[in-house]
This record gives sequence, C-alpha cells and structure tokens, in this order.
Amino acid sequence: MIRMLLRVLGHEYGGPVRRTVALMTVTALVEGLSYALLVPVLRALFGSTPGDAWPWLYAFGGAVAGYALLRYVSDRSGFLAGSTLLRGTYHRLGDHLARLPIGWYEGGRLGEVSALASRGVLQAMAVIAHLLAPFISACVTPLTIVVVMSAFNWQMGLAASAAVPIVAGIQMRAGRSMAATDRERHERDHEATGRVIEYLQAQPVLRAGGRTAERFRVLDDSLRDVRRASRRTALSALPGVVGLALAVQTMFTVLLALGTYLALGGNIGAAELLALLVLAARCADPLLSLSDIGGQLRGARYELTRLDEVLRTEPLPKPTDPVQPALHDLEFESVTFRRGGRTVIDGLSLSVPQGQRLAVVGPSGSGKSTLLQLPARFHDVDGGAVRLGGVDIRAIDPDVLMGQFAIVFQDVHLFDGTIEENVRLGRPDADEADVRAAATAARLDEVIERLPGGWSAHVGEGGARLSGGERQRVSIARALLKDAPVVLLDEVTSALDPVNEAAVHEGIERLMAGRTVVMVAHRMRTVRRADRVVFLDGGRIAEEGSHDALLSRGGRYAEFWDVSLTPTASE
Ligand SMILES: Nc1ncnc2c1ncn2[C@@H]1O[C@H](COP(=O)(O)OP(=O)(O)OP(=O)(O)O)[C@@H](O)[C@H]1O
Repeated sequence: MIRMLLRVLGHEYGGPVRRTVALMTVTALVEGLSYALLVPVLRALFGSTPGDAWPWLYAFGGAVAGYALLRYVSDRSGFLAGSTLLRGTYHRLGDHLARLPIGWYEGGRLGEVSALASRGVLQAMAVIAHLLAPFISACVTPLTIVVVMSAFNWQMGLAASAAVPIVAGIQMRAGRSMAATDRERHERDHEATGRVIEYLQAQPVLRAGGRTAERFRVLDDSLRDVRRASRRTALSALPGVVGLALAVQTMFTVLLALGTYLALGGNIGAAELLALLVLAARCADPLLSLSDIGGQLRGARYELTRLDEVLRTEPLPKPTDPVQPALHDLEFESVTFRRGGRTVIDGLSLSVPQGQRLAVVGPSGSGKSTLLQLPARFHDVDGGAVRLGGVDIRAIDPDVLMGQFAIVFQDVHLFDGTIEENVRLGRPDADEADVRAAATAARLDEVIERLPGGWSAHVGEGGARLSGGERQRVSIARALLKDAPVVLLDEVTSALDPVNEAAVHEGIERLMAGRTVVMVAHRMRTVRRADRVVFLDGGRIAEEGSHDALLSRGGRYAEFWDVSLTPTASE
C-alpha cells in the first residue's frame, strides 16, 4: 500500500512517509511496553508489600507520558505528511491532466475526474493522516504485549501468540472475500456521480423534451445500484467482523482457562495472572478495530489504484528536439484516425496553402469535426502525418503548437468571470486597447453596452447569462485577440437571430482575413468565401474543388446543398 502510495506521489515523498511510519511504530511499541509495567505494579499491590508498587507506578506514569508525547509527535507528523501529500497529489494530478490530450476528456470523463479529484484524492491521502497510526498500533501494540507476556510467563505467552496467525488469516481472508464487493461498490459509486452530473447538465434538454422523469429513473436506478452494492459490501464484511470478534474472545477465554489452571497448580501467582489478563484485555480493542481500519484501507487502495491509472495514462508525447515552424500552411498526408475501434479518418490527404481558406462539408458523422481537431493535437493520428509549415506537428512543442491556432468551435466554453476576463483568455498579457479592439471587431461592444455592468458583467457558469450568439462573439473576440496565424473554425449550426447572425458572420470574416483557415461550414454563404472545398464522406474526400466548380459538376456536393436548402414539408 505504501509502495503504491509512493508510486502515485513520486518517490521524493518517500522520506517523510518512512519517517512517519517509523515514528508510529516506535509509538505503538512504547504503548505496548508501558502496559507491561502494569504486571509488576499489580504484582506488588496484591503481594505482601504493596508499598513496592510505587517505583513501578512512577515508571508506568513516565512510560505513559512518554507514549503520549510520542503519540502527539507521530500524529502530527502523520497530519503534516498527509497534507503535504495532498498538496503534492493535487499538483501532480493537475499537471498531468493538463498534459493529457484534449481528446482524453471526451466520453464521460467529467464525472470520473471530478469524483477522483475531490473525494478520491482525499480518501487516498487519509491513509497517512488518519489510518496509518491506528493500523500500526493495532498490529504492533498487541504483538509487543504478546512478547511481554512471554517474558513473564512462557505458557501464557505461547497461548497468546497462537492468536497471531489466526487473526492475520481472518484479516487476509476477509480482505480477499471483500475485494470484489468493494470494487463493485466503488464502481457503482463513480457511475452514480457521473449520472448526477449528466442529469444536472442535461436539465434544459430534458425539460424541453419532457424527459426529466425518464432520465431521473436512470439516475435513480444508478443510485439504487449503489445502495445494493453497499448492502452487499456490508454483508460480505460480516463474516470477517464476527470471525475477528470470535477469535479475540476465544483467545481471552483460553488465556483465562490456562491462567486458572496454572494458578491452581501454583505455577503463577493470582496477582500476576490478573496482570496478564489485563494485558490480554488491552490487546482486544486494537485487534477488533482491525476490521474497520481494513475496510477503510481497502477503500483508499481503490482510489489510489484509480489515481494511479489516470497518472499512468500517456500524456501527449513531447518532442525531445522540438522544431519551430516558420510557415503556416497545413498538410494532411495519408492521415488515418480511429475512434472507438472505427476508422473515422481514412487515409486522407489534403493541403491548405498559407493564407488560404479550406471549407470542409459533408454529412453528419463524416468526420468533419474530427478533422478539425487533429492539427491542434486533440488526438494523435494513428497513421500518416499532419504538418504545419512542413513540420510534423508531433515535432513541435505542444505549447508552441497551440499558440499557432485560434480555435472557434461550436461549444463555446466561458468561465464564470467577467466578459473582459473571458476575452482576455485569448492573450492574457494583452493591453487594454487590444482587448477593446478585439471586442469591437467581434461586435461584442454592442453586447457589452447592453449588459448592466458592461465589461465587468459576469457571464455566469459556462456563460449561461449570454445568448448562444453572444457567447460565439466572445469566442471570436478571444480568437481575434490571440491573433494566431491559423484558424480552426466550426461554424455554429443552430439558427441565430438576424442581428447575431450578421455580427457573428462579420466577426468570423475579420478573424479569417489573411490567415490559414480550416472551417467546418454549414452555410452556403460561408462556403462561397472559401478558396477550396472538400466534401467528406466516411472519413474520405469524396469531392474537392471550388464551390462553383463542385456545384456545376452536379455530384455529391451539389446534391448535398440541394437537400440542405430544400425546405422540408413541415416548414
Ligand atoms: N468520442 C468519440 N468516441 C467514439 N467515436 C466518436 C467520438 N466522437 C465522434 N465519434 C465518431 O466519429 C465519427 C466522426 O465524428 P465527427 O464528429 O467528426 O463527425 P462530423 O462530420 O463532425 O459530424 P456532425 O456534422 O454531426 O458534427 C462519427 O461516426 C462519430 O460517431
């Protein structure tokens, strides 16, 4: 467990953790030894000269004081190590998440990562701060007491030590038999967290579609699964808990019977027997707490395993000898990319000369958005290469590469801050005048004038206080401010009101001017402005050429616009 903890955290934390474990072990030893002093105390008290108990009592008091001091120091060391590790883990996890390909976040990772980053990390780090001391004490203190008992009476010591393998065996068996139910409970737990997040995020869609109750049932089923799994875990823990209690009781009864037999035979004094039984009783509590601590340790181990899995996920490989692209033309050479076992970009080759605009058109699912994500390394290609300025993008430092692109996708993510802060994300060190100029060029100034608070108006979580078109304008302003040489644009598909439509269109035109552009186009008037159009189908280029040439060819592209522009019967 400690080994896994250090692997997850990095071995630079090995020193404090090992020191803490050593301190806790010494504390548990001193605790066991201080109990040992009870034997001479009781022997003297019940013997012919009770006054002889005083020196032993002083020694006992001293040992208990020493134990209390050590306990304070070791608990403090546990808390300090725990909080250092917690900070370290957050940093390590944060750094790692920032280096994972953006595509990794697709497919329901949100719930998983947020559960891991909050509860998971805390639970895993609680091992050092809260679980290690009781666990070490529950193992070391009884063992010390058994050794002490053997020193006073070997028969009693031998009988007590017989309990050691029995208790260890019960613990290991309980751990093994609970592993499956524990894992299931944790998996259900994580799944339910994902469902809750999905349910909350999908509220507008669910309400609009009148599907709230239906989706709630899915969430409710998931929560019911958690309940069932928790019940199964509790039930599977019972044999271990009962077995441990029985073993401890049996050990005590055997010691009592053996002690009585020895006392009746004159092999041990009554006072000594009483003292040894007091020692045996002191073993019971820590031993019984083992089943509870074991359960918590298994929970922490599960979270550590998940943390380990995320930290072992390969980050975006960084080039050892990065190359800086001098030009900004884009080239896809025989690019193949698979998703979920399916080939979604299939041996595609195309090039976009510097300063030219390429429009990508095609039916839904043909791979348009995927194609747009590849130059910015949201995913690495499975075959072929994407080149920027003639350099394979994998040979460019990821930060430098991202600096080359202004990205305007349909899902505009705004942070819960002011409009200004959101625009400034494009270039955090931009001066006031540049930020205002970008906002004006994106016709965001009209929005700002209308909003109470103007530039300082808060956009709400995810930009909820702005309309779709207004959010799009923020995203365009951000991209304009970034002033990157290549624009990757996924044109918004939803219908905007005429004012927003015109503003967004104007902003996009300004953004594209003089830059290399790859855009997924959904409107005829945007495609017309492109230098070249590719029509994608099944991840391959079905047709390519200029808009007019493709239209006059009367092929798939012409048919596509025919169908798109023909009003449906219901309209
Ligand atoms: N996260 C994912 N995991 C697995 N497959 C995916 C994932 N995202 C997309 N796909 C699949 O990849 C293919 C291409 O998807 P993509 O989103 O690029 O198409 P598109 O042409 O942009 O579609 P649309 O116009 O509907 O947005 C589709 O078949 C889709 O099912």
